[in-house]
Amino acid sequence: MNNIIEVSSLKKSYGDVQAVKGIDFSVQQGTLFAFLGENGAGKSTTIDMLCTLLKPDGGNVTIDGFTLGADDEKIRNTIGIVFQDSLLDPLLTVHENLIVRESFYGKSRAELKQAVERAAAIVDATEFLHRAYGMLSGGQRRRADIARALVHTPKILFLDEPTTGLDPYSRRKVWETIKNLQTETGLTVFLTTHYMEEASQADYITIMGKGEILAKGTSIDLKQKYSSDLLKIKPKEKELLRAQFKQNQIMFQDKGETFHIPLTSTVEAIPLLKLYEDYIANVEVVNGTMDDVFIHVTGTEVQV
Ligand SMILES: Nc1ncnc2c1ncn2[C@@H]1O[C@H](COP(=O)(O)OP(=O)(O)OP(=O)(O)O)[C@@H](O)[C@H]1O
Repeated sequence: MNNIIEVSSLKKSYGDVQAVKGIDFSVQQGTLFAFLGENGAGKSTTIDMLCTLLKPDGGNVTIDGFTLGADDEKIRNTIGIVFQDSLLDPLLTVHENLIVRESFYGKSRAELKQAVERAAAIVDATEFLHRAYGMLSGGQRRRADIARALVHTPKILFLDEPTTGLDPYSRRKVWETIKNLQTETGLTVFLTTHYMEEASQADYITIMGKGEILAKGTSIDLKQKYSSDLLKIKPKEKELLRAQFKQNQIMFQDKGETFHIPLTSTVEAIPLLKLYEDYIANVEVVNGTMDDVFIHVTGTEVQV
C-alpha cells in the first residue's frame, strides 16, 4: 500500500512558541488514521499546514504525490475538510448548502444534483436533505458537514474531533458513518479525537506531544508497548495468598481488597489462576486500553 501523505521534518513556530518541531510521519492510502495528543500538542497546527491553510517554516510534505507549497491548488482539490465550526448556513436546507458549495466547481446542473445526492447518501443524510441545517440535531449536522466535504469526491478527508460535543447516540451514528465511509469508499480518513475508544478502532495511530511525535503504531502495537493487561484477584485470605506469591516470586500490587498482577497478555492469567485457585474468592482480567497508552505516552490524562 502506498503512502498518500508523507511528512518529513515539518516545523512551525509562532514567535517563540515552537508548535511543531520537525515531525515525520506518513499515512497509508485507504486507512483510518488517528492523530492524538493533549491540548496544545500541535495537532491543529499540523493539520492546518497539511490542508494548505498555514505555511510551514520548514520540511517537506507530499499529499497524493503533490508537493505542499508548490501544488497547493491540486492538494485542495484532493482533500475534504471538516473542522469543528461548521461552514453551512443554518437558514438553508442541507441540499441548498451542498449545491452552493458544489457550484464553485463548475459542474452542470445534472452533475451537480448527482454529486450532492451521492454525498448525502454516503453519510445517510438523504432523509433530512431538504430540512434547514439549523433545525437538525447535532449528529445530523455533523453528517451534513461531512457530506459537504465529500461533494467534490476528495481522496483524503480531514476530520477535526468529529464527535466532540455530541450525545452518545449521535456520537455512535457519526462514528458508524465515518467507519462505513472509509471501508466502503476506500477514502483515507485523517482524524483527531479525544475519545480513546474511537482511536483504538483506527488502522494506525500517531500521538503528538509538545510539538513532537511521541509514539506511532497500530492500536495493538501501542497497547502492547505502553499498557499492560491486568489480573485482579480478590483473595479468600489475603495473608495466605500474599505468602504464596512471595514464595513463588510473583510480582503483584496490594490494592487493599484485591491484588493486581500485570500481564503482558491476558492468557498469562490462566496458569496463575489454576495454580492459586484454592486461595481465590473472585477474579477479573482486564485488557490494557488506549487510555493507558495515552496517559503513559503523553504523561497527561485523556481530556474530553
Ligand atoms: N495563532 C497562534 N499564535 C500563537 N501561538 C499559537 C497559535 N496557534 C497555536 N499556538 C500555540 O501552538 C501550540 C500548538 O497549538 P495547536 O493548536 O496546534 O495544538 P492542538 O494539539 O491542536 O491543541 P487542541 O487539541 O487544544 O486543539 C500551543 O502552544 C498553542 O498555544
